Amino acid sequence: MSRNEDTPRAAALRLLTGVLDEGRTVAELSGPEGPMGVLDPAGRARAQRLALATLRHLGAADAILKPHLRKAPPPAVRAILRLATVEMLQEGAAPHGVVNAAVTMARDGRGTKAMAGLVNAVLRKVAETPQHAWKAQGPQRLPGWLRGRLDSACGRAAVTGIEAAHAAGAPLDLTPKDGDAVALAARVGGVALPTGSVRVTGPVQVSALPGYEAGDWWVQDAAAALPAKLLAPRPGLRVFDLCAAPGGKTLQLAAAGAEVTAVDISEARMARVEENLARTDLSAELIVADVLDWAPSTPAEAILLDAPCSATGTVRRHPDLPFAKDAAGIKPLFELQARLIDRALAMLGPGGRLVYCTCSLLPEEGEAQTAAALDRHADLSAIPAEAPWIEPGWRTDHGALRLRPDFWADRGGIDGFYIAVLGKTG
Ligand SMILES: C[S@@+](CC[C@H](N)C(=O)[O-])C[C@H]1O[C@@H](n2cnc3c(N)ncnc32)[C@H](O)[C@@H]1O
Repeated sequence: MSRNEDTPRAAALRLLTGVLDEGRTVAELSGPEGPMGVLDPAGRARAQRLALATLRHLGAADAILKPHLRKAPPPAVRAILRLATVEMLQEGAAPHGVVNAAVTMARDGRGTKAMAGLVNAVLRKVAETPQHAWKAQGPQRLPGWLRGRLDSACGRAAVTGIEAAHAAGAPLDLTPKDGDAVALAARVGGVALPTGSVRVTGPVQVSALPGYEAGDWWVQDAAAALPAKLLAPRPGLRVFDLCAAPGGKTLQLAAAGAEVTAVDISEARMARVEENLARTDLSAELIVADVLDWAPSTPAEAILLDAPCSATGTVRRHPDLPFAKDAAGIKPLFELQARLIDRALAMLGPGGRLVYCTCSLLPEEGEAQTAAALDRHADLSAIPAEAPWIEPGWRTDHGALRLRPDFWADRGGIDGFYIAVLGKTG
């Protein structure tokens, strides 16, 4: 019998407080020493799902809890109440078990013991909430630091659409190794998207899908698959994949037959590129290095730079990000992105192409980076992105693409991304 603090619910609670009180991401909290370290894979999946659902519906949970609380409870108690509210009203868990577990967590918790009675009383009332009242709660609002920025970048209507897309979550997208999305869709029971990805909806165990063991596909959001496509890799093309881990784009480039050198600063993350290449039986040269210091012996014909960024385009999958990050934390990335672009251009041969991308919604990490790079480098030009699947609303200045989570709403959305194709003359 596991101890109470070893249950998925207790782990979910610690994930929640880790994000909200300590500003850490779920990914940062997912190591062996983290709250989920003692759980089996199914328990980890459950803990993570519950914590992420709570973050996705935090505002709704607070609105439901408010009338039942005379004053704001201490953060540790509030976390227990929020988690249980979402588990009952969003996840549809049986109230009896949820309330009992929440009361036990309160009794066992440091500083929450005296409030176990309040937790019990409040959650019993929350359990009576009709589904229509829960459903009537609007989507989770982005925190002010991000909402304000997006308001100025794309307007209030777009922000509302983005928040609705965040609340809806994200489907599972796969990239077929052989490029045959129609065949893969039939095999896994998914839908072939116009961009060449395959979308699978509903709960699914990734490793149980046909073709996983054989490495016939890999998980990659439909937007994240576009930069490598726009690089137009071909057999023998000498490509540097800079900031490559965990390697979704490396796999695409290698599958197209390009001669890929993948560089990433993180040894641990590069180990995942190695695993992914092994599973898919693809090859690339892997180099663990800081791109700012790495000096290749010969220049590349094409470079893909997927720069570290705020990842604000991936909130559908990572609802913890807006809570764990803030404006001050991401600002240093803007300068790093500019330096990485300059460094990439120094490694690019004459006539070569640089695809610069970020999974960010912020213009500072996308449109503004391209504009500034064009100003800094007289030998750089913008090449309008060309592909039959590009929709007119995706295009931005310089022929680059701006993807937002509220796009493709009828298809299940798409991650936010910025992708620019740049050419070096000379
Ligand atoms: C957005 S992720 C890349 C995702 C990857 N391209 C893919 O498709 O799977 C950014 C990566 O940049 C790496 N990184 C950050 N700073 C770096 C630097 N100075 N040099 C090399 N890699 C860096 C991080 O370790 C991280 O793996």
